[in-house]
Formats: sequence, C-alpha cells, structure tokens
Amino acid sequence: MEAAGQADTIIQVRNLRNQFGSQVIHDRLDLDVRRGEVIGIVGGSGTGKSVLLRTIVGLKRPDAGSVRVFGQDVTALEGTARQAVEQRWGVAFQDGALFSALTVAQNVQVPMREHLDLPKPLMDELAAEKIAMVGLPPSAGPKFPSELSGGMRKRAALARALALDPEIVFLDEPTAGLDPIGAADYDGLIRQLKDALGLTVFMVTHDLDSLYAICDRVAVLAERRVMVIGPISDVSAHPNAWIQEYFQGPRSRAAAGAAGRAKV
Ligand SMILES: Nc1ncnc2c1ncn2[C@@H]1O[C@H](COP(=O)(O)OP(=O)(O)OP(=O)(O)O)[C@@H](O)[C@H]1O
Repeated sequence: MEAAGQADTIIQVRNLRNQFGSQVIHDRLDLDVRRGEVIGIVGGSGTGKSVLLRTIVGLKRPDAGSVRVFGQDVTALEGTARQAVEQRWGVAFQDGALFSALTVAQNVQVPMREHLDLPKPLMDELAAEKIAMVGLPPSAGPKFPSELSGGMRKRAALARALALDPEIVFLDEPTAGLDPIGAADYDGLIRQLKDALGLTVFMVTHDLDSLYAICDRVAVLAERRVMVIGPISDVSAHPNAWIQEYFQGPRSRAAAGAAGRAKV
C-alpha cells in the first residue's frame, strides 16, 4: 500500500547508515526521489554512489535507516512481496552485467522467465520490442554480448532493465566508456524513454554532459550523506569546495555551454 501523502515520492531514504567494517560510507543520509524525474547522483570517487544504488534495490542491507520504494519498506520485504516490488524496477549496471552465454534476446528474457510465465512466442515478441525500443537493430537479438560494441551492450542492458515495463530504472554510470557522440545518443534515448514511458530514472554518473542534458535534479554525495539536492543551476552554486571544483571547472563550463546551446 502506498503511504498517504507520498504520491509524488517514489523513493524515500531516511537516516541511512552503511558501513564496511570500520569504514562508514553513509551516515544519516536522506534522499527523496520524485515520480517521473531523472535524478543524477554525483560525488567524488568512493563517496558511496553505487552502494546507495545497491542499497535501494536490496543488494546491500543497510546498517541502519529505512528505504521505502513505492511507499513500501523494501529492506523488510521477503519472498513474493519482494519479487512483486522487484518487478516494478529495472537495473542496468555499469558493465552491462549481461550473461555472456546468452544472446541479447535471451538476456532480455531473463527477468520475464524469473517473474512471469509466458509462452515462448510472446517472450520473443516482447524481447524484440524492447530491443527496438533501445534503438538496437533486430539483428542484435540473436547476437551474444561479446559480438556487440560497448555502446550496444549498454543498450542491451537497458533493454533487459525495461523487460518488465518498470516504473523506475536504475542506471550505474550509463555513459562511462562511451565516446561523446555515443554518450549523447544514450542521453537522448533515456530522455525519450522517460517521456514516452513516464519512467523515473535514478542515475549514478560522472558525466557532466548527462547531468546538464537530461537530469531534472542532481544529488551530491559528500561527507557520507546527500549534501545538496536540486536543479543543477542551484546545486552548482553551492559553496562546498568539491562542488565548486566539479561544477565550476573547465569541463563543467563546457558542458553547461553545450547544454545552453542545445536548448536554443
Ligand atoms: N562489498 C564491499 N566491501 C567492502 N567495501 C566496499 C564494498 N562495496 C563498496 N565498498 C567501499 O565503499 C566505498 C564506496 O563505494 P562505491 O562503489 O559506492 O563508491 P562510488 O561513489 O560509486 O565510487 P566511484 O565513483 O569511484 O565508482 C568505497 O570505499 C568502496 O571501497
């Protein structure tokens, strides 16, 4: 059941604590993600962006605090209740994490096999639909991940994340390793899918161009928590030293300039 008054908040993290041994990664971290937004998670290396993503999707159990998705405390869910929630989101990891022994189409069908009981022709049809949706040619379906370029593998991973028509897509460094044109194409695809499907997109990224081009809001992880969150224009004005260096450096100014020109 969705918590009353939380209709717009699709992910709510409160007082989160994560640590590995004596290394505290998150402490009293709060985060709200709104339904339908593209949120970019940034921060210095090792600030715990990936750990935050993994905690929200249940791959890491938090040491303290709560994580509510769709109004449900996902850290407490088990069995079929957990499966039901997992069907409502898709995750694409940085390296794609595709099964190398399966074709692209079979990879896209993995979540279908796990969660649904569909006849093979229908699964083939749905896989072809997802493959087309992410801009891959039909010929990519029977190929193995090793036969694809890095950019195509990322799209295949996205197709798998979209397999069950999720409401939220989690992306870990989606444009890492892509050339600038490939990265811009991928950004365009995310924006297009978000608009067409009403997706909420949770994106860990280092890519300043992506932040400017597609993120509605940006959350900066620093000092073990979300130090600042908001539209990029607000966040980039924050006086924190890392934020200033990150957003006011030459690469950021170039990305901001490019985004400004694209909007003209
Ligand atoms: N399974 C684990 N066991 C022990 N330490 C871990 C584990 N996973 C992550 N860490 C540590 O937690 C910290 C945060 O890791 P995380 O991968 O979330 O950082 P990040 O912000 O995503 O960094 P980057 O931008 O470099 O990818 C790092 O110091 C990392 O070494």
